[in-house]
Amino acid sequence: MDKIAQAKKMAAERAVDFVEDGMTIGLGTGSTSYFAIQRLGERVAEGLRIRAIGTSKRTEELAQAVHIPLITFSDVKELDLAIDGADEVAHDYSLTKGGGGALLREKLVASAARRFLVIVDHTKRVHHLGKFLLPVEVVPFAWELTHYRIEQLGCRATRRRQDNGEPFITDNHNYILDCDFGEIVDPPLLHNALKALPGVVETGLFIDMAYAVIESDGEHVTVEYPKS
Ligand SMILES: O=C(CO)[C@H](O)[C@H](O)COP(=O)(O)O
Repeated sequence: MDKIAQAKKMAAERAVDFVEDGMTIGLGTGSTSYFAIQRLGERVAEGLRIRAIGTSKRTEELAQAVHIPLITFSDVKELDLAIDGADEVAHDYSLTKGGGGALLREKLVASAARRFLVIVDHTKRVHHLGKFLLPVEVVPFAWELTHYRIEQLGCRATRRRQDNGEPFITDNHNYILDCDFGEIVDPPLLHNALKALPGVVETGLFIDMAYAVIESDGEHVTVEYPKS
């Protein structure tokens, strides 16, 4: 396992230490969350009783494969904990998410969690967000108009494609526009401007949501609590 994968695994496994018997858990999407799901599966095999909601179809499949019981928001309206990765973590703990295209479900799940644990390797830390293109989920109808209006806000936006060249379609049957705004110095301002556009479903900006940021460089793990 390379150093970055080791860092992701260490951060993910530290997050799973927060999980207690009887909890309801939001399960993130991506290569870091993968390690959390695997570790949770081990603990479930040892007798831990949890129920979980996945943030993507891929995550639901991974959870089912390791026998984590899945529920839906018809069963609960609040989760004890959500564990998820991020594409960037800024100095003010705002996040960019959606590299895996799951940002809408990820935001819904994180917003329902009493504590949202962000798990990252050290390469995800930045001063200001923006090196990673900002994913914005848009409805397919009139996406060209939404694309135009988003670019009018001052970015270059590209509709995400799959490896085979077809448009990437989210689990919610929408498109993703990857937006290059350069350095994002005021994430709430940008998020609000994007959300004001008809056709924008959600942005990959996660602001004031993290309860803890758990980071590893493959050797050490640190846990920071932004809200304390
Ligand atoms: O937001 C996400 C998926 O939509 C992921 O959490 C984010 O892309 C980080 O992924 P990884 O853990 O693979 O680096």
